[in-house]
Amino acid sequence: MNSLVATSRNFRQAARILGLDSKLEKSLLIPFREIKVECSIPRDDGSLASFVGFRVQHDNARGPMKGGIRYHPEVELDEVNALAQLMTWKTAVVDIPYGGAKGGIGCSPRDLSKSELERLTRVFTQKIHDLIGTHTDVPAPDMGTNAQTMAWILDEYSKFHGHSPAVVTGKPIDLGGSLGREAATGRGVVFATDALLGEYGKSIQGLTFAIQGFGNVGSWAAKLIHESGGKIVAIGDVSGTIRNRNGLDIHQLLKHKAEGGLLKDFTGGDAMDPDELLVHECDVLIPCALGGVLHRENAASVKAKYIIEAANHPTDPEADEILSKKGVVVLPDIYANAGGVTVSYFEWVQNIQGFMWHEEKVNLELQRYMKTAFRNIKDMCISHGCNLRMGAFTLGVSRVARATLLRGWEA
Ligand SMILES: NC(=O)C1=CN([C@@H]2O[C@H](COP(=O)(O)OP(=O)(O)OC[C@H]3O[C@@H](n4cnc5c(N)ncnc54)[C@H](O)[C@@H]3O)[C@@H](O)[C@H]2O)C=CC1
Ligand SMILES: O=C(O)CCC(=O)C(=O)O
Repeated sequence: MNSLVATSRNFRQAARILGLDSKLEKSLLIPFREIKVECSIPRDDGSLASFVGFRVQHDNARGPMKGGIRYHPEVELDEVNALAQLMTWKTAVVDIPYGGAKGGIGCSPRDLSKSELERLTRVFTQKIHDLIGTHTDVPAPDMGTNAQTMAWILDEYSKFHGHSPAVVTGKPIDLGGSLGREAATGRGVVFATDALLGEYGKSIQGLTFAIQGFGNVGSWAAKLIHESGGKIVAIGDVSGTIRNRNGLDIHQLLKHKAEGGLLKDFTGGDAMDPDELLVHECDVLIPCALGGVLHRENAASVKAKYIIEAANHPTDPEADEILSKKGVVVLPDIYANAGGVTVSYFEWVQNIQGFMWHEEKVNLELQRYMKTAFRNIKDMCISHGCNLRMGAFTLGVSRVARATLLRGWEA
């Protein structure tokens, strides 16, 4: 199912549960602004390459719009729109003073050199610099981008507007990035997993995990789960998928990757069919890569009892229904992966205050926000008799709706 159709369907269901006025519902759904820009750069060999870049600013009722920038060949407007909408509900779920946005460029970063990526990022920034800003829209990393990408955006933006560290988050520490931001999404996933398992009298220790994706989110989630005594029995990335029924040694896998090895070549596990990963025997499945990977064709075969949505919208609504009938508990993306944007908020606050926090403070505050949000979601589930996805959606949508109504409509 198209990601925008899927996300809007979840939103509409939440609006119905909340009894939102239909005009307010329509206004919350339509994005504030959609930006589409052409980005042409000279390749290293002198030839011209053209790409399309997007920034969708979905809603700003609760504060500046906030969300990552993705570099991936499948980036297109509907997808960016869906991801921007998810950011609006996500920032409200964890109750940080932001709205939602998302951006991206349709490109394959692995096929571009570092200097080509720098030129592309700078051209994209030149095209959107007037529409982003510390108090309007604050980008961050997502799939295919990282702290270096944010450093280029900061530098290019600052040429037009003066030194502006708070215009992006997820920056290198030397440019005003926050300690703990790089690990934050994965760490938040682990706090969220702990909160969910605690409800069932379980803990990470001794459970088995399958993880799709070993980039920023997947590698940090895997490391922290491994260190908490969880057994990661299968893990995959774009290069391939490996398994080990006794548990993969994640520290050795990280070392292998840091030395330039491909995940698929790690000798501490056996190669397996990547399509089998999502239906592998395990207690907890954590998708940490692309959206839409759980759908009506594979949902019935999922063996995990819990799914933690570290990726954005990995489960399509048809799969949601199938999983729910099977009794699989799904912890939704707008809560499970909110650790990244929460620490982005701490980074922004530190930049504005000009005062750097200790990493322990960042991690403790992150844990507090994740715990509070989980309790708030559970309260919504109890009040409305709904599952965790609708608990999170009704929580996020109700907060944005209240802010919108309080601000009023007068022109
Ligand atoms: N970076 C962040 O702070 C946040 C990221 N997310 C979401 O988490 C997910 C992952 O993001 P990052 O880790 O930042 O991206 P990344 O670019 O660092 O890593 C992506 C990973 O997915 C793997 N991958 C790509 N295509 C795949 C395929 N077809 N099959 C299996 N693996 C595949 C890549 O090999 C890589 O290991 C995305 O859905 C993103 O939107 C959500 C919240 C915050
Ligand atoms: O850190 C941020 O501002 C946004 C991270 C993001 O793109 C996401 O949560 O999906």
